[in-house]
Order: sequence, then structure tokens, then C-alpha cells
Amino acid sequence: MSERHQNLAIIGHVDHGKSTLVGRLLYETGSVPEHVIEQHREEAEEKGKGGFEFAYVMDNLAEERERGVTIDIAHQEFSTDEYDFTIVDCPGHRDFVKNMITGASQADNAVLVVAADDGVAPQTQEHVFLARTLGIDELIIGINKMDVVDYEESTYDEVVTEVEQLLKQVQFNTDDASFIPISAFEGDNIAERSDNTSWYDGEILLESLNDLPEPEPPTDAPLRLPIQDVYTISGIGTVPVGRIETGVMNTGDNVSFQPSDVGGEVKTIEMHHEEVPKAEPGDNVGFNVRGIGKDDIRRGDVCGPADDPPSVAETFQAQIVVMQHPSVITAGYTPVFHAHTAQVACTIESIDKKMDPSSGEVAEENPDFIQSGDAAVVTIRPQKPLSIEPSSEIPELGSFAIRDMGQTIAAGKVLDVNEK
Ligand SMILES: Nc1nc2c(ncn2[C@@H]2O[C@H](COP(=O)(O)OP(=O)(O)OP(=O)(O)O)[C@@H](O)[C@H]2O)c(=O)[nH]1
Repeated sequence: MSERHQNLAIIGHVDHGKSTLVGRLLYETGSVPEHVIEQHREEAEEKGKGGFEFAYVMDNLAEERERGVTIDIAHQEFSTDEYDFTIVDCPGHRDFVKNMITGASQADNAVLVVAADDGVAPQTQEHVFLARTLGIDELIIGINKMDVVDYEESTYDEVVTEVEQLLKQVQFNTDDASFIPISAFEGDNIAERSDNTSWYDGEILLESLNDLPEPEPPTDAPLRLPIQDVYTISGIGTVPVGRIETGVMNTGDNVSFQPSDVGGEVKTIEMHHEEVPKAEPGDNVGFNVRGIGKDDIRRGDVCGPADDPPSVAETFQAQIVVMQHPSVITAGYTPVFHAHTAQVACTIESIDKKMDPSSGEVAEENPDFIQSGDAAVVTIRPQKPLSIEPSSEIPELGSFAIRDMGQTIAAGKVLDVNEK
């Protein structure tokens, strides 16, 4: 075990090998429980498939996953020499995109899996765009299924070039991206250097994971703590709970809840059932504020310092990307916006500019509509008070997902807040 921790997202197009890679990482780092391996080893031997334990484990996980019975790749943990990794929510999961955008599953870094025999595919684009919008620092790109393309260097180079073009399109700094030819299934270049890719002399996957920069908690930003729930606890009183996104909370601080617009002094902070004098980004806390009752605040409020309170938007301008919408989006459209713990219906009041995603330049002023695949700058009016921040100032509170008909139809980040 290591003292240092990383939240890692595994992203990539369907069937490019995300689950297999997670299985491989768990297997190579000794994180698959021994009894699980043992059970599958026995079955494999019974069926005359001895020696293929890993494949057998994966097949079974996949089968069980389809039946929805067992091990989800999300929230699996493994440790390397440098870090304890937690795999945060994964694509394919219901609400993955929303969770990633609203910060419910905040990844520090990501591994992008691209199958060598398929190259860049629609979800590769979508996930790279998300990673970029959400401020993923470093991207490790595993060009997977190298075994399927006979470990050919030329195929690897072609796919690398394709991915590099995509990164440039979304303006992701290619210096922050590293490429590795792998086979999650066969185990090439995961924990050991592979003889099959003798033409490759870069890092193998576990080395790259060890070399990731340590996430720096945003302790210098003002306190922002979106409220998840509000409890009444006997002997203490009203206890709002949530995760600190930015800044620090100390007992004795004067805080303000927005948009409910109430405040007071922090009396106690509790974490893991223990009282603590202060809490930091990433900490899940319950706390008690003098004079605040259960009906004064609610889920979706954000707690911040009284002298630098969370912003409440009358309107805000944002850059959005439409991921999937059955028809077209026009001014007046009022879907539900999910930002941190808030869910508020908001009207797209005007579509100000359509952007060219490849150059980032304005393609059209005041377009009549936008549709799937379009990027645009829009002005948004919340139908109920909403606390949200410009992404340039507090990125953790500056992104949102737009949901309609049970789907995430767009993702966005806030450019500017016109405060109430
Ligand atoms: N030959 C080969 N097959 C692989 C490799 N990695 C994954 N596969 C196979 O590709 C298929 C898809 O792999 P998954 O790991 O389920 O892909 P995924 O990206 O998790 O897919 P979703 O969870 O459906 O998004 C499975 O049949 C795997 O056995 C590889 O390195 N080589």
C-alpha cells in the first residue's frame, strides 16, 4: 500500500478492451482476491483450459457482468509501487457521463483504450472531449489488441497519429499524453516489457502509471462544499453532509449556504465518525452550523466562506457540446441541468455562437439551432436559483451535464456568471 492516491478513469470506445485492461491490472498487481482466481483456476482446469487463468477470469467476469451479477470494473482498487489507484466510474455505466461531469466521480488522470484494429471511434472522440473539458491532467493512451494486428509497428504508428490528431482537435496538449502498444488480453507491456514489440522502447503501462504526477488538492481556492443531504442528528442538531471540492473548512469559520442564502459559524466537523478541527478537498464531511435548521438548507446548496460566498446565477454563459440529441436544440429549450449536487431546469435563452470544434474558432454567430456533434456558446437562465462558478475560477464547480429523456445530451463548462 502507498500513501499516495489517484482516481483513475478508464475511457474508450465500446469493446476496445477497458474491462479487460482493468482485469489485467488487478491481476498483475495481485488485487484480484485469491479465492476468485482459485475458483476460476479450478473451473479452467476442469474444462481443460489450464494455463489460461486470466482469460478465464475475464470471460467469467464479462459473462457475469452481462447478467449484472458481479464485479463491476468501477470502484475497483489496485496498488502499484507509487500509488493506490481507485478506478472511478466507467463508460458503459449508466450515468457515467453525468457522474464524470458533475464531479461525482472525479478522475485525476485517465487511461484511454484504443483498439489497434479499429482506431479512433465515436466514443473515443466523446471521451477525449470530456477528459479535456473536465481538466484531466494526463492521458495515458493504450493502443490495445496489438496481438490482433500481429504487433505491427506500422499499424501502431497509424493509430497513434490518428489519436494525436484528435487530441489536437480538442486542444489537449500532446505533451501530456503518452502512448503504449499493449495487449490487455495477452498482457503485453502491462507489467512486463513485451518481446512482441521489440521496436518499442518507451515506458510500459505500470511504469507510466507510477510516473503520473501526484494530484494537487485545490486547497488554495475558496471553500466550496456542495451539499448532498441534510440530516437531523440528536444531540447535535442539523448536519449537512457533502464532499469538499475546493478550499478548507475549519471549525469557527463563518460560512454561507447559497442559493438558500443563510449562514453561521461552523461548530463541529465530523469525518469518518470522528470530530476533526478542519477538512480539505476530497474529504466527505458532516458538519454543524450555529443557528441553521433542517429546513433552511437543501441538497444542491453550496457552502462557502461568508466573505467569499458561492455565486448564484441570474444567467450564465457556457460552452456546451451536444453529444446526442434526437432532433435539434433551439432557444427556449428547457432541459434539466446537473451541476455538482444540484438539479435545476434551465432555459437555453440564446444560442450565441456555433464553434468549429477543430479550430476552436467561431463558425456562425447566433445560429438558429444546434444538433449532435455541435459545440456552441449559449446563454442559460436557471428556472430556480442555482449556484455555479466560472470554470476559469473554480473548475470543480464550473461544469454541468444537460439531461433530457433519461440521457446526457450535452456537457458544458461555465464561461461567465451574471450574478443575481
Ligand atoms: N485479442 C484481444 N482481445 C481483446 C483484448 N482486449 C480485449 N479484448 C477482447 O475484446 C472484447 C471487448 O473487451 P472488453 O474489455 O469487454 O471491452 P470494453 O471496452 O470494456 O467494453 P464495454 O465494457 O462493453 O464498453 C472482449 O471479447 C475481449 O476479450 C486484447 O488485448 N486482445
